[in-house]
Amino acid sequence: MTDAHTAGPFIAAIDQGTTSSRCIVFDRDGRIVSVDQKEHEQIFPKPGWVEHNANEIWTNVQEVVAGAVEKAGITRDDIKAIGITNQRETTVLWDKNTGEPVHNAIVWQDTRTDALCRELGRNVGQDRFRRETGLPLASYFAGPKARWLLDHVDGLKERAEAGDILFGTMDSWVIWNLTGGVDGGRHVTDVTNASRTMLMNLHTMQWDEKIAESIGVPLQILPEIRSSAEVYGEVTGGRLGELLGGIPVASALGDQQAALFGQTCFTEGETKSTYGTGTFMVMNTGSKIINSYAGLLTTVGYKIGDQPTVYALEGSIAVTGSLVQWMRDQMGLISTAAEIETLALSVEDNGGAYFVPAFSGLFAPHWRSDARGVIAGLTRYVTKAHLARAVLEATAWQTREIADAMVKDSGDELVTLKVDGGMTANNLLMQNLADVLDAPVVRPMVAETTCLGAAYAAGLAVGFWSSIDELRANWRRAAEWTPRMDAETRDREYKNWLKAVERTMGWLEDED
Ligand SMILES: Nc1ncnc2c1ncn2[C@@H]1O[C@H](COP(=O)(O)OP(=O)(O)O)[C@@H](O)[C@H]1O
Ligand SMILES: O=P(O)(O)OC[C@H](O)CO
Repeated sequence: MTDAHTAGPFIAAIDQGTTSSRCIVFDRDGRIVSVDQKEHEQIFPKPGWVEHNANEIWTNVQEVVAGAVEKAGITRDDIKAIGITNQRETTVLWDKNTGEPVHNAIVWQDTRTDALCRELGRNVGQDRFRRETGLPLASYFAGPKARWLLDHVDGLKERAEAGDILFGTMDSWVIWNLTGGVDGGRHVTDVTNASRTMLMNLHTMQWDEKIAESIGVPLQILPEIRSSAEVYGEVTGGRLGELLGGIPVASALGDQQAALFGQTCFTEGETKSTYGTGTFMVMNTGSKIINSYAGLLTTVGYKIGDQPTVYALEGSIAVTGSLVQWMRDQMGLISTAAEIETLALSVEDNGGAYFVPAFSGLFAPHWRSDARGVIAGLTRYVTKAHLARAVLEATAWQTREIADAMVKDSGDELVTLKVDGGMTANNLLMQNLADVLDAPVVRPMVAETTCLGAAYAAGLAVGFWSSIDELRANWRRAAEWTPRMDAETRDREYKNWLKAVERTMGWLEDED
């Protein structure tokens, strides 16, 4: 409920994430007024495949927006804009005449396009994709997922060619539905989401016709690329139309870019890392498009209205928090995620065990889809408590590998790492992170930086906030961890970690 400290008006932000959708209402100081959240089903049709039901997601989005508005005790007149942030790369195709998805959405973690990516590498070459889109050929990205759907859903290519099919990452799907759906919904995406499709040229910020043709995605199904902060349309029709009709839909950013913005990393060199299902470290590189030679992604950080584009370097780690979930749900070694800390603290160290969770291959900086998970260094001495340590250390070491790559690519030392996300509740992990990075790690008061970033961008678009300097003043430190590990231990442990990483590679062979 609102109180004297949170007088309106407000901005609402929708975070359509991998495991849940949530809506948060923020006040002018960037403080949280209310939150509503709902999980959706994770569909695993085959090993390596992950799908979501896009209709379920849209239903949940409507519910959480209504829920957050109700919990805040506010009405349409109190809300100046709605912003969107979303899990990136997850791909849905739908019929623009009926609004029905043609298939479940294919989720970013899904590896079904591995073979297609290898084929594209052989026929077109890796370098061309990297040069034009900033991305290595990997099953992670949206373009090849769209091609898979066009190849595997009966009659879809013909319907796409006839102009009946629309492509979207989850921002496009949510915005199209929010702004009217079949009755004139806006088919748009923003530059950050477009930069994850492998179809956008980073230099022109438009769809790259030749790349789209080589992947096999017709241009007519693609949304219009817009900035991350501008009014795309108004809430119209349906359940939300009654409740919030007329409110501008005024921002869209991929969730990791939204977190960069919410952490107010507005200066070149500032870096954040978000610890959720996966982990994503993003560094603001200003107006520079830095080609990565060390295994990072070159991507768009944000673009506010007609201001110049801000670029970024990103290190993406597929499995971090989901490894803790796996210990809980598949192994039954803990009953809550938080218990991993208690279990890990019951021993002094990892007992010699190193756990490399290459469940979806290895993302940055290796980009090896043939890798699979290993636990190395096992002896009879190792207990489940040592494994709990190894699980947490896996997140820290994977971050270290990316931090090293960022230093190589950007030439900038990591001064401080701003962190957020569910895993930052784990003190042992955060201390370990500061130790292995040999740099301070800081967490802000508002840990919901993803929604906050989307709210900030929407608020800037409608003049609710006047400038990014006003936003910077809202960032306040809640916790800080400083390095305590001696260099000899750090170097020895890192060497062991890298040895374990090597052992994951080449597990899958070409025909697998
Ligand atoms: N105390 C904890 N220690 C370690 N991992 C945790 C802890 N609490 C939550 N997690 C992990 O964090 C993830 C949830 O974080 P969240 O930021 O909500 O993720 P997402 O936005 O990706 O859904 C889960 O994978 C969970 O296993
Ligand atoms: O929804 P999250 O927080 O797991 O984020 C997923 C990323 O956007 C994938 O690139």
